[in-house]
Amino acid sequence: MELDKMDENDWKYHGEGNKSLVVSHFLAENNLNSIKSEPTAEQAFRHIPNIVDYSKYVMKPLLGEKYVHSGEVVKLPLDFVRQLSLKVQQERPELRCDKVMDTFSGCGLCLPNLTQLPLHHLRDHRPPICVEIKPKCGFLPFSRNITKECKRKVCRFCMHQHYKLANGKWKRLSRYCPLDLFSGSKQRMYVALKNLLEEPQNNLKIFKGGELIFSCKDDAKQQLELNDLIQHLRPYFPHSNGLYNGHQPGKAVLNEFIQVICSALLSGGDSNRSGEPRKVHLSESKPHCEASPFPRDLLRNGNQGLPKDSVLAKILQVQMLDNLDIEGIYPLYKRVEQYLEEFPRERNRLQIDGPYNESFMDTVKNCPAEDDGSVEYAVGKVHQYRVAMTAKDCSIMITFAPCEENEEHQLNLEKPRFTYSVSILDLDPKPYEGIPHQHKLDTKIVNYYLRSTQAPPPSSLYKERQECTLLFHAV
Ligand SMILES: O=P(O)(O)O[C@@H]1[C@@H](OP(=O)(O)O)[C@H](OP(=O)(O)O)[C@H](O)[C@H](OP(=O)(O)O)[C@H]1OP(=O)(O)O
Ligand SMILES: Nc1ncnc2c1ncn2[C@@H]1O[C@H](COP(=O)(O)OP(=O)(O)OP(=O)(O)O)[C@@H](O)[C@H]1O
Repeated sequence: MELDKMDENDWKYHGEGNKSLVVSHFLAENNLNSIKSEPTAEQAFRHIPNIVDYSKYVMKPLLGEKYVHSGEVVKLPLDFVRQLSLKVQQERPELRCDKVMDTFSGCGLCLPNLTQLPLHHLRDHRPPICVEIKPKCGFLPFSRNITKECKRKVCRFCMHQHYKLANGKWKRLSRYCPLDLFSGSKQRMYVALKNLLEEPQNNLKIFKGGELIFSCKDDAKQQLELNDLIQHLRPYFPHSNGLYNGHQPGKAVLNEFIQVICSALLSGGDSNRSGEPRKVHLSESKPHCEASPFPRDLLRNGNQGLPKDSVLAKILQVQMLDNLDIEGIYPLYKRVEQYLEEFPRERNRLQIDGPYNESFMDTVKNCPAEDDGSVEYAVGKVHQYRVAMTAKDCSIMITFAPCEENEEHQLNLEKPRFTYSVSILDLDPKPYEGIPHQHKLDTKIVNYYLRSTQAPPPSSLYKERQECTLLFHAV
């Protein structure tokens, strides 16, 4: 990249989240409005390097070298950044426009384009398909600090849906349940993925050749319905056109598509002597969420464990570093706060705001199991909680393209054959200051869920629920 010759017209708006605006090829412009107070110049300049360090020294060792791309900090000419921000403004979804792009630090993050595959895989005329899933928290909390029994039965995502609907974040309830996706059971994963396709919200995006072709309405300029998605996918699954006696070929295409995603999510495990991937059962809690639409009578074999090195097992393992739940973390946060009030200079030694280096990682790994009343224990647990929060909010990118026989990294499917890559993105550190907000939000979600499920629901909610039950239509 020749920095002095950078022209905003060579760059294209790609998408954005709450904090990052992404332009191809790929420069993630950090959005400093997500820092609660006005950032100081020091904060602005440290922000992107902090993200890279956190990814490199904390998340990569925990999630695995092969899944994490930490990227590089790049210094950009301010004029280029200002012009770029004007250029992309009209393409930004309305719901993100309250955030202003950082046009003064001149810092950007350069990452590989994860919606594409390395060039040598592109011998086929069909461009790669990329499926981005934000799976959210895949286990029920098991901490003894939990005060509301429903948290042990219904997962956070399913409870949060009711609150999001009431607040107008989404118009329809999603029937996706993360516990089904993380179950390792192909049947349950299939149902979870089907429900994501029916109501993607911000949990599913699909790209073809790097272009967004399927996502929630607010993100896509032109929303594609499932039928349009099927038309896009048809050339990748040519033999399924003849399945189902020609009655429901679209359903067969989606069926195969979901199976490819499942295989990628379960790939990467060791093999034991029988050739089967070694499975791990990570959850100490109940493995099923009572709000999931998966039929209870089919649950008997519904939690088969995840292959040890699969992307889902890696993410779940890190999510489960939150073993005290926010209800157990909040008092420890207050212990740290009290200590810092007395000894403000200790903030640096305790690495409250970083640096995110090996020593931070040591604290995360070696935090004692029992509370000895010390501030060190409290800081260790708070660090672990923040790391777990990152894993609860990250996304998985599965990119696949048709491949020739004998190519490496093939998904083990009868036919067709795909070459693929699996990565994890959005691994930013979650701020220490966010803990009181998390505590309040947890209470609000649980109370709202209890109120809305115990009282007879308003008729409009019922209506929404029926309306969101879509079927895969034949095309
Ligand atoms: O709290 P949650 O579970 O709603 O997660 C937030 C996400 O909402 P979601 O529930 O996925 O729709 C939220 O996603 P959206 O911006 O709403 O798409 C962010 O990812 C937010 O992270 P941050 O504050 O920007 O670092 C996320 O906040 P964190 O809790 O991860 O800090
Ligand atoms: N390396 C990449 N390759 C391709 N697409 C990317 C890449 N990084 C980010 N994106 C796209 O940009 C979007 C926003 O990026 P990202 O999730 O990192 O932003 P964020 O603001 O941290 O999100 P969140 O709101 O979840 O906190 C992603 O959902 C993804 O579609």
